[in-house]
Amino acid sequence: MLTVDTVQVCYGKSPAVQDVSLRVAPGETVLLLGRNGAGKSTLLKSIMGVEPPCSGRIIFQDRPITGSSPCKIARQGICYIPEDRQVFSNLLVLENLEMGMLAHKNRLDRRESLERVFSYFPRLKERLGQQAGSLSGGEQQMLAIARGLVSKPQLMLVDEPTEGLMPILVDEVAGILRRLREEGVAILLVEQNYPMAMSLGEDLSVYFMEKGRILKHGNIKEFLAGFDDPDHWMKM
Ligand SMILES: Nc1ncnc2c1ncn2[C@@H]1O[C@H](COP(=O)(O)OP(=O)(O)OP(=O)(O)O)[C@@H](O)[C@H]1O
Repeated sequence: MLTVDTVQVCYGKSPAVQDVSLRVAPGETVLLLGRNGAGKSTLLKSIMGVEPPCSGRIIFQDRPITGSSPCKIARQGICYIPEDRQVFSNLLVLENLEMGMLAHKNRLDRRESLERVFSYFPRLKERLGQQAGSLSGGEQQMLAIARGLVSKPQLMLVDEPTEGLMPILVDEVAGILRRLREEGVAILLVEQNYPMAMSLGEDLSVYFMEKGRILKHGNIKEFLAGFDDPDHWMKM
């Protein structure tokens, strides 16, 4: 479904992502691990067209999307949920969700999308008329995911969705990601909380990035079993 082929992304002259290749199959959840500054967010941004690659190719459903605009890429079925929960604080919750549905052609489409999202996030339904900026941090994170989901994506790029959340909300996010997976939505997930990632499935494919490159690729269970203390290793 998604092929990233020897992609390089630069900020000015410094490469933040170098020679990165990876694949996500339809309905698959793929995990991107790596320490701070490894280039994970930059890679997601390059797939979404926010930071276009300076070389390499990105192919989504057999079509090249390298260098396409974020709008065009979104219309093809990819959504991006950035790590800093960029909700529109001055807009209402409903208005935020409507921003995710701009490509929907008719009212029925919109209503169906909203109903689906409310089945994932019942609490948001109770807060539709509330300003997004007045939601709690956890609720804003849910809104950010919900706004991606209303666009009916086939692939979600999700950047550290559990960062700063308390354990009960981490479990909730994990539950949402598991359900998305069951429903056949492909996910490329950046997540430092590897026990949470393990809870998504022991067969998860994982790519480990360091200094802009993919250093290792494998199955998460085997991958983490190779380390006596993954916590220490992640922080090194
Ligand atoms: N807008 C930018 N301009 C210049 N350099 C940037 C920019 N954004 C990121 N970088 C640099 O690119 C490198 C990769 O950053 P990136 O945010 O992709 O890493 P990351 O693996 O997602 O890290 P984290 O886990 O801390 O979010 C870092 O050295 C960072 O300082």
